[in-house]
Amino acid sequence: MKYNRILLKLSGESLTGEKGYGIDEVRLNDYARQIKEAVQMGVQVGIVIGGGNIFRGLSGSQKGFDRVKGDQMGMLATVINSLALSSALTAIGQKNRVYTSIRMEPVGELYSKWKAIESMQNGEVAILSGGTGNPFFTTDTASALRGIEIEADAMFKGTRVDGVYTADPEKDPSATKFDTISFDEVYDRGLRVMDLTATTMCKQNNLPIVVFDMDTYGNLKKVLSGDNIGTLVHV
Ligand SMILES: Nc1ncnc2c1ncn2[C@@H]1O[C@H](COP(=O)(O)OP(=O)(O)OP(=O)(O)O)[C@@H](O)[C@H]1O
Ligand SMILES: O=c1ccn([C@@H]2O[C@H](COP(=O)(O)O)[C@@H](O)[C@H]2O)c(=O)[nH]1
Repeated sequence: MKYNRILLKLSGESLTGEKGYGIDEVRLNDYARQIKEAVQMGVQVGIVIGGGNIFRGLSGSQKGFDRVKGDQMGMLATVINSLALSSALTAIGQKNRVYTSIRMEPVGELYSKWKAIESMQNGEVAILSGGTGNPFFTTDTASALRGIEIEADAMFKGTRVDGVYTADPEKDPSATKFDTISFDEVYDRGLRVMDLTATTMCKQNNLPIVVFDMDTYGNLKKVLSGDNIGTLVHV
């Protein structure tokens, strides 16, 4: 097995599923089942989930919200999504624990690298909520940070596109997909599948990224089994 421990980044926006807003229980349960399968394969799983289905500070500030308060709302949105995922995992018998970047017991335990690693070693999924705890960041950057901290073998960016393309595939239908691409080429081509802060942290700390479509059931297992269905971003 190539991966002993992964940091799985889940898209908040994808959680809306067919609904267009909030949390679609079908999508949530799909994610939970895929994550349970990964643990059953012997992989230690840490998870960061976005909040874009509920609130983003940047969009809020364009509507007149204070940016810092808006970002705090966004970070709380990731806690809501994390609790939903925790509930779905528990319902199918998958042990898990929610950690928060900001103290808010009994909602979750205050995050520490050591507690999160211990959880994963005990077969629990560690759900790392609340982003970095700081405004002006994204959950992609939180994933890079936590992935490096927990010494993950890779960051798995499970999103709604099936890899990194020569251009945004949702805007340019002629874009073509990379099987692998180096961090330097991502910069040189100006590709924005993740924000630059997150990309730079991964590059500097030698954390490879696998971008894949998490919204198709079974894909997480396929990527972990070595199937070439996404894009590997490497140093
Ligand atoms: N070169 C590219 N290759 C692939 N996707 C790209 C590229 N450029 C832009 N994108 C866009 O990036 C998006 C995925 O990243 P993004 O972090 O914005 O969303 P997300 O994974 O849904 O996360 P969240 O909702 O948590 O913020 C895709 O939906 C795609 O449209
Ligand atoms: O470290 C962080 C992480 C997130 N935020 C805020 O939360 C929202 C939701 O996260 P997405 O990555 O966009 O899904 C984000 O837009 C920020 O407003 C943050 O401030 N700090």
